[in-house]
Amino acid sequence: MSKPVLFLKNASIFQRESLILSEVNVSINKGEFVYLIGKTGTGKSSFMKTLYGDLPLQEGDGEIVDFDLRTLKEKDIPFLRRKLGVVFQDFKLLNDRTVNDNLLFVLKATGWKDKKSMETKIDEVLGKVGMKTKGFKYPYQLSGGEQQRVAIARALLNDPELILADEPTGNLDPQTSVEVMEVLQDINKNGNTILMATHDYALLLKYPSKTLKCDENQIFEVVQKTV
Ligand SMILES: Nc1ncnc2c1ncn2[C@@H]1O[C@H](COP(=O)(O)OP(=O)(O)OP(=O)(O)O)[C@@H](O)[C@H]1O
Repeated sequence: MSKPVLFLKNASIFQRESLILSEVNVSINKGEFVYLIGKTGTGKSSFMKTLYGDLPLQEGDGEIVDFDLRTLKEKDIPFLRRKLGVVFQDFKLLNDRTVNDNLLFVLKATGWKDKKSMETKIDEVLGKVGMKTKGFKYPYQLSGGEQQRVAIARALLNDPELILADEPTGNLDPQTSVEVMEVLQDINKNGNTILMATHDYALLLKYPSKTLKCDENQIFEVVQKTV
């Protein structure tokens, strides 16, 4: 079997000097869709931040898309982020420019130069999230669900090996959450690996998948019946 996209072995995660998670042993393989659940304050965001290089891994071993989290340097982070797609609860789109320009901004910042290939890529990712006709709009002209679709499109720009979604439906109503989830499911069926932190148990029941739970400073896999 091929190497996991992500693994942590006997890892501990700290916020300053407080221990948030210990003995973390997690492995995610290519093509999986994995949920991360747990009560508020149990460390889901801290875990995600460790994975995208926002919190240093101080103890144990960890590797994500071929980057060693223990030896990760500040200068490596932009390169790590290019191999990851990160989606946040609050979308984090730039409001002073259109959807197309939001995507163009990321492409240029990650080294793309050719205008035609950038346009083709933007068209492709907007197509994947059903937003092809909305490229000329400003983020504030879109609904929350549409903004999240654009944020997912943005995460797809550099063909990420892993998508990290931290509460991607947290700001959305139940119907819109299902629509955004359908987009994530489609992307997963097309081969993308996804780790999604969520509070939304309705989504877990509707789209069952491997589930990790944060509780009492640990992360463990749960079977759906007991979540
Ligand atoms: N920047 C920080 N500095 C110090 N402690 C922090 C910081 N961020 C979070 N914490 C603490 O770390 C613990 C875990 O927080 P975290 O945000 O990872 O939890 P969470 O499971 O993502 O919660 P939520 O579901 O509310 O987003 C909490 O006790 C929190 O107070």
